[in-house]
Amino acid sequence: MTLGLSIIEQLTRARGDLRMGVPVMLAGDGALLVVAVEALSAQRLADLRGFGPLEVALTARRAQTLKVAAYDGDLVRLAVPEDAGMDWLRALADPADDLRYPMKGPFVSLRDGAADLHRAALLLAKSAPLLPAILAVRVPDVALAGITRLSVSAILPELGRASPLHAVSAARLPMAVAGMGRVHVLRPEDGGPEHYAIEVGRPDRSAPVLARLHSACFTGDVLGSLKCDCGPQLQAALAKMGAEGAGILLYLNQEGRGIGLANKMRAYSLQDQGFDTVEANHRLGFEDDERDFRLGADILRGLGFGAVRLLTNNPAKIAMMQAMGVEVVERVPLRVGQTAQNAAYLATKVAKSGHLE
Ligand SMILES: Nc1nc2c(ncn2[C@@H]2O[C@H](COP(=O)(O)OP(=O)(O)OP(=O)(O)O)[C@@H](O)[C@H]2O)c(=O)[nH]1
Ligand SMILES: [Zn+2]
Repeated sequence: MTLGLSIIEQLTRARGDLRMGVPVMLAGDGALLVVAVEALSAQRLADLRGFGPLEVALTARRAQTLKVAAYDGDLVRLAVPEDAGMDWLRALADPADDLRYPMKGPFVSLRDGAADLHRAALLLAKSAPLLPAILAVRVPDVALAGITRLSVSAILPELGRASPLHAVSAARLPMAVAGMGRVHVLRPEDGGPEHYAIEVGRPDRSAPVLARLHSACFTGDVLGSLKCDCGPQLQAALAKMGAEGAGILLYLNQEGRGIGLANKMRAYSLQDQGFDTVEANHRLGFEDDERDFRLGADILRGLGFGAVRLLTNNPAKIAMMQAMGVEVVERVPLRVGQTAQNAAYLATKVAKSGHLE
C-alpha cells in the first residue's frame, strides 16, 4: 500500500519548506535544487556550494531596479560569484538598502538553456508569500532524502488556478454598523489562508446583492492607518449593507495586494524613502497587484449569488467578476477615508492602476 501525496499536498509542503529555508527540488528539463534567498542560512549556502555553481533567479521587475538585462523575459538568472556571501544574496533579494548601498555589478546573466524551472521557483516563492528571489543549483534528477521533489509540468497548472474553497463553519454575528449577520469561514485546499464571507441580513439570492470584495489590510483595518483608505472602506461597506438591510462582504486574506504583510512593510519602508506604492512593489520584484480576484467570484457563486451591485473604485474587480460569470449590474462608488497622508497613495492608484476617481 502506498500513501502518495497529491500535487496540491506536495505544493503545500514545498511552500512550507521554502519558508523554513529547506531546499526543494524542481524537476522538468533536468532538475534544480532551490531555496528562497530570504530564508537562506549561511550553513545551507555553504552546503549548496558543494552541489555545483550557484545561480540566483529574480523577477524582471527586480532586475530592472538592479539594472540587469533580463534575457528570459519575465525573469533573470545570475551567476553567484564564488566569494559572494549572505550579504550579497540578501541585497540582491531585498531592496531595503538599495539607496544607501547601491549594488554594483558586473552581474553575470546566464542565458543558456530554458528558465522554466527558475520561473516555477519564483512563482512558488510568491505564493509562499516570500520575496521572489531564489538561490538555485543544477542537480541530477534523482531523489534526495528528505527533499520534496516537484514536477514542474504538474505544479504549473495548480499555481495558475485559484484553489477550491470549502465551507468550514458559520455562525451568526451581531455587528455595530451592519446589524445581524452571518460569518462563513472558507478554507482552500492548498493550505493557503482562509477567507471569510460575511452575510449581512438575509440577502435575496434571486436579485443582485450589494457586495464588497475587501482585501485584508492589517494596518488599515486593525490599526486605523492613515496611509490607505481600507479601514474606512470596510466600515462604510458594512454600514451601507446595514442601512439597506442586506449585503455580502468578502474578507479576502490577500494582505498587501497579495504580497503578504512582511513584504507590505518592506514596501512601506521603500515608500518612506520616497517611492510610490507601485514603484515600491516593483523594486521588491512584485507586480503592482498580485491578487487573484477569481477567488471572490468563486465564493459568491458558491454562496448562491450570481449578480452583484459591487462596491468598488477598481475596474479590475468588475472585469474579473464578469469574466468569472458573476454579473455586475451596477458599480457603487466607495469614496471614503481620504486623509492628508493617503492623498498621494490614492492619486497613484488613479494615475497608475486605473482606479476610478
Ligand atoms: N503592496 C501594497 N499593498 C497595499 C498598500 N496600501 C494598501 N495595500 C493593500 O491594498 C489592498 C486594498 O485594496 P482594496 O481596497 O481591496 O482594493 P482596491 O484595489 O483599492 O479597490 P477598491 O477599494 O475596491 O476600489 C489591501 O490588501 C491592502 O493591504 C501599499 O502601499 N502596498
Ligand atoms: Zn490599507
